[in-house]
Amino acid sequence: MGSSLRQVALVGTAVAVTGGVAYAVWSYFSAKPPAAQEPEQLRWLQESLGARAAPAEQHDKPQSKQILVLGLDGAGKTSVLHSLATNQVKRSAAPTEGFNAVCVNTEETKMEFLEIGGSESLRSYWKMYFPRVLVLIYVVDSADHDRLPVAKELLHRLIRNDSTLPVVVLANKQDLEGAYCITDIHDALGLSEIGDERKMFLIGTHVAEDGCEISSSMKDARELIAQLVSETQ
Ligand SMILES: Nc1nc2c(ncn2[C@@H]2O[C@H](COP(=O)(O)OP(=O)(O)OP(=O)(O)O)[C@@H](O)[C@H]2O)c(=O)[nH]1
Ligand SMILES: [Mg+2]
Repeated sequence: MGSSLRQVALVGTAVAVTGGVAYAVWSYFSAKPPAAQEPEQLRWLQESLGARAAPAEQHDKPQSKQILVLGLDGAGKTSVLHSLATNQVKRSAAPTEGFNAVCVNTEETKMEFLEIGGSESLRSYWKMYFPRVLVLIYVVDSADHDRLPVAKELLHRLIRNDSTLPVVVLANKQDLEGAYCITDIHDALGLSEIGDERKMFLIGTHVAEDGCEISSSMKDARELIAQLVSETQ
């Protein structure tokens, strides 16, 4: 495994646990592709994504921390976000036709996750929001062996021009029998080819049974993301 990769197990002690995680706000909605949004929704999206690019003095309120969630269609992005927000496994039943915004408040930080659907027609929008976020979460279906090369290509293309953006790769669907293990996912995505300058993590996740409490790896992922955004902003 490349030196740029830090397994979440090693991160356990470094991550400041946020104590009782409180979800004071959980907003979730699904919408049409950004180009088809009402002006009000588009404005919200642009403002909400503006923090990384805009100078701090332009904002009188503390900005929330934006996290972009990308990955191929069906990888499990929406399911992971639902589950992170509610602390309970909740699998998505429908593909995202535009974007989903999910806010998760912990005691220490307010995080805004923005998922853009992974279908081919939506991938052209990924790059549009990419430069303005603090952390990229990239979700892959660990059992979808055939499409891992495409997932790799898209990931490498996305981060090519930003050598410092932290990236958390979630190797999802680890519950499936044919799922590649973390080492195989690491190799299939060519993570060792990605520069050492950025913080890069690879975590195995699954969103298996509806209604159960989320797994410890999902909790680790949430703590790690909270830690990364607090370090980055
Ligand atoms: N077995 C298993 N199924 C999962 C897991 N995560 C998601 N799924 C299922 O995979 C399918 C796709 O999940 P979504 O969360 O909609 O995937 P997505 O990445 O948001 O897809 P798009 O919105 O189309 O880009 C759904 O049927 C989910 O129930 C998982 O960890 N294990
Ligand atoms: Mg989705």
